Amino acid sequence: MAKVTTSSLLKMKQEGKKFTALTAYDASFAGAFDAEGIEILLVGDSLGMVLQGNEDTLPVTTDEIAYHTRSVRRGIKQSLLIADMPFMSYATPEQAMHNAAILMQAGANMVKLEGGQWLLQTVTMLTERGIPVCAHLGLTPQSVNVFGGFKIQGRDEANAKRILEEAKALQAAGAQLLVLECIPASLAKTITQALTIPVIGIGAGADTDGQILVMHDVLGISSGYIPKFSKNYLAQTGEIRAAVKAFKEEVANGTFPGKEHTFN
Ligand SMILES: Nc1nc(=O)c2c([nH]1)NC[C@@H]1CN(c3ccc(C(=O)N[C@@H](CCC(=O)O)C(=O)O)cc3)CN21
Ligand SMILES: CC(C)C(=O)C(=O)O
Ligand SMILES: [Mg+2]
Repeated sequence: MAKVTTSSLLKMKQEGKKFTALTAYDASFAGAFDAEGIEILLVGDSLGMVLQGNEDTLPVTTDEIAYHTRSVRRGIKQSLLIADMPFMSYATPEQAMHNAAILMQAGANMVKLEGGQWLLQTVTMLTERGIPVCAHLGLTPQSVNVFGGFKIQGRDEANAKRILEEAKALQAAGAQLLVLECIPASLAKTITQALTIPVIGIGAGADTDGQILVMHDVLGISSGYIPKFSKNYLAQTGEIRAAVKAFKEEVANGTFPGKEHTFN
């Protein structure tokens, strides 16, 4: 596999080839995922939950994401490396530019931000200054206290329409990738077809251009509850590299996510 770039992902979308993404937080797992051809590795703020044991992602800091980004970078040969911007690290465009620079200098190829309309100017400013942006809509976990829990988004007509319009506006503002989390499959399909940029789904059905899961869920070691949209691939394979290979294969051939992993 050659180096993964935003252009190679765009080409995969255009050719109808599904790509695979996983979270990674250290060099060893990143090296294994990269060697299995996982196109995108995300240093997710989910680390606040799966590494640190918090109940949500809000306690995570930019320095913590930067620390893990440096480690993951050392494990990568080809995968595209995205770093999550933590809660309140991009509340203003100025804060976003300052903190995104820290993550890019730690080795990220792109930063990911949660939000829609309010982020448009920030997305444009980052992109114009050389920082590629992945947008994130739907169940944006940093807003868990506004949502009143980790709840599916976009089930009613008004919110579905708003999410679609925000996706189009983020693309127009310069976003080069989009994550859709926990929305009905039909809405995710509509958005994926409406956009030219690649769309990555998690709990968003089978019709997005790529799929992402939290590595701990794929390897069956999440503390406590595994979300309905995730799948433990270690159970069926018994070996980490084989589990990652199986996840990539099932995404590529369209068998993951199945109906049991999908919201209507
Ligand atoms: N281990 C892990 N996996 C994840 O996918 C994940 C994290 N951690 N941490 C950050 C966010 C939080 N995420 C979550 C967490 C819980 C649900 C959840 O409980 N979902 C319910 C749906 C609730 C409803 O019906 O509205 C489910 O049944 O899956 C969803 C996303 C996704 N991300
Ligand atoms: C679940 C993915 C999309 C994420 O944002 C994270 O791991 O933090
Ligand atoms: Mg995140």
